[in-house]
Amino acid sequence: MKPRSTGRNTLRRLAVPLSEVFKVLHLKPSVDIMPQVCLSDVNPHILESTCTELREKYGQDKVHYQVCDVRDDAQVEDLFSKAKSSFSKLDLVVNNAGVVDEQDWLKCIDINLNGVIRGSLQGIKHMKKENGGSGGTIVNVASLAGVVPVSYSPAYAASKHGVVGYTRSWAGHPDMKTNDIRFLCLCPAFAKTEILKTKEGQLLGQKMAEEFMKKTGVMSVDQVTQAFTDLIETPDNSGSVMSVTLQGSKLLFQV
Ligand SMILES: NC(=O)C1=CN([C@@H]2O[C@H](COP(=O)(O)OP(=O)(O)OC[C@H]3O[C@@H](n4cnc5c(N)ncnc54)[C@H](O)[C@@H]3O)[C@@H](O)[C@H]2O)C=CC1
Ligand SMILES: CCCCC/C=C\C=C\C(=O)C/C=C\C/C=C\CCCC(=O)O
Repeated sequence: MKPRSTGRNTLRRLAVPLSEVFKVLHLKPSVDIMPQVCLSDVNPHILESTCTELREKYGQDKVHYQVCDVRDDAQVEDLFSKAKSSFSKLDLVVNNAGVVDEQDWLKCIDINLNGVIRGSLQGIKHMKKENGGSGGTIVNVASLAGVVPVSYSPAYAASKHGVVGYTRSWAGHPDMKTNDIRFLCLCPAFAKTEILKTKEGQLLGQKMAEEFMKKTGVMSVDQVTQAFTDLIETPDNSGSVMSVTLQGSKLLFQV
């Protein structure tokens, strides 16, 4: 079964109900299936409490987790090789970690852009046929800040522009077609999550940010999760970059 050509079947090979996986990623599913998942975050408390809850509900074997700092090559490599050996193959990788920090902008770039690159390269490696994989889907979470200028957080915007360009570039690579590896990118506007509690010192102008937010509005997580689900359920759409705003979802690029 080829994930990119079968639409909904893409999800059938995953192993815990996506509703639960997506809750953690602030995402929401439209199908009820039982994928096996490996969740990861740099924060062990968030990770452990979520996974304990999921394991009680779906069984120990369905939910794997591993603390990982996406800034660390060795940790990312180890995460993927453990996931691959537990599951035997990877069908879906979601590179979702992100922060806003204009003060420590190197950290911001290292998490938001380099972290996505590290996760994508590992995803490609393990999905490639020559390494025993059989293709799959890699979703990189960017932001609307990846396609419009954002004056209160230029480094964040640069990192997210990078994610959009990186994702589109891989999508057009002939090896991805040969290996049935699909690259997708999601660009949400403001959504009600912890990141909106970013401290004043990490922004270049709290007031400016508040004004942007007031003008643009804040979406529910459900709206973003629905867009995510639509994106991954659409067949043959590698290279798609989708924006999500209060007005709805829009396909910005198709490679
Ligand atoms: N909520 C929003 O308004 C929007 C969020 N996004 C993006 O969505 C993604 C998810 O963010 P949210 O759920 O909104 O915020 P969040 O703050 O709830 O989630 C971000 C997660 O990334 C983790 N993280 C931070 N540094 C890490 C590292 N070095 N290694 C591994 N994990 C790390 C955090 O512990 C946290 O759990 C981010 O990439 C963010 O930039 C994009 C557009 C809008
Ligand atoms: C007041 C505190 C704000 C903190 C902001 C923190 C995180 C934001 C993350 C985002 O990715 C926000 C997403 C989109 C913003 C980018 C552009 C909005 C402008 C839209 C427009 O041009 O109309």
